[in-house]
Amino acid sequence: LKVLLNQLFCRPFTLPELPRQHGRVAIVTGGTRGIGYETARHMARLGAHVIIAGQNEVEGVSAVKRIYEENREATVEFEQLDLASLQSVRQFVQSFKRRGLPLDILVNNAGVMLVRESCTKDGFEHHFGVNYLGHFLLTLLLLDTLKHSGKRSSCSRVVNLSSSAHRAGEIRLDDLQNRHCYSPHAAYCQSKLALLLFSYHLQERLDRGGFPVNSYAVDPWMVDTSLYRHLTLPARLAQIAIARLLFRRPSQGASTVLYTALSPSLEGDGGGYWSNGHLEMTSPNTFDPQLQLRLWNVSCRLVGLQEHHQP
Ligand SMILES: NC(=O)c1ccc[n+]([C@@H]2O[C@H](COP(=O)([O-])OP(=O)(O)OC[C@H]3O[C@@H](n4cnc5c(N)ncnc54)[C@H](O)[C@@H]3O)[C@@H](O)[C@H]2O)c1
Repeated sequence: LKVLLNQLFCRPFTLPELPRQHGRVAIVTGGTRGIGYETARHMARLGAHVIIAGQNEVEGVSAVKRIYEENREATVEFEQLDLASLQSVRQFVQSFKRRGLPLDILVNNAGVMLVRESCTKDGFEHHFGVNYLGHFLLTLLLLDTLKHSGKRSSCSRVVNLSSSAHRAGEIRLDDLQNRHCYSPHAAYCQSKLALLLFSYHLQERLDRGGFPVNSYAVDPWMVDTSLYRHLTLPARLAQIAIARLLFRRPSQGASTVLYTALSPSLEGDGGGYWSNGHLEMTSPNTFDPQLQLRLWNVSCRLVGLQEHHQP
């Protein structure tokens, strides 16, 4: 309740002016709409070369067109990526690497919430597969490029869109797919907790190896987007009614994402969970190194990577 009230009544964070991003390359998953679109749009406005990675080509092309119409100088493109398919993740990375581009910023933004019990193409529960596992594989496959680009300029950054919903999450390593007793709410919370554990553990590994990459987790606050479209009808109507008054706009939701991705003031300061422009505490289970490591190892096995995969 405290978190909810805070979310509803706290003043929105004002994004400080950010430096120009010429020569920097960013990938934003799910950048076709909502928070991801606003993130991509702002980055393109600052001069970054932005790749919107998404599953829906029509939406992607339209997003690129809108950004370009607003700013004819923008370098923005759409690339097909379906996080519900590990093969699609691998193909996306292969085609990105073939181009020999650097990668300075990876925003793991795409997500689904409260979808009915269903599986990804590889048979994983949908929230777990899309919100967490697809991004886990994507990040690890792109890590060498991120490391290389980090050496070339300032630290590269990975930004993972988690949520305050992680606080209600539980990682059941023996039932990650929620098969035992399915609840869309529990599945969403688990996926956001998993992403947070991943974000923390990745930073720890990067620090240990002395790699110039920072990994952040972000709660974008309660934002009025299509994420809520799978709510039950009464809940959806209530959400629409209060959203106008109390939810944030997608551009406001993108502000902490942009801050962690681009702010020079975070340069030497990797990691953490950021919300409304500030570093926030997370639930106690997120700091459990054993849980982080076990989840990492299980995830490696599920996506077909070596357990002690780099870094
Ligand atoms: N809106 C909120 O209140 C809120 C709160 C906390 C966290 N978040 C997180 O912020 C992120 C962005 O959410 P949003 O509110 O902008 O939602 P949104 O529904 O507007 O956007 C989600 C994006 O993810 C993409 N996506 C969904 N499934 C995909 C797949 N299989 N492959 C590739 N892309 C896929 C969609 O196409 C869309 O572009 C999500 O990770 C969400 O969990 C949102």
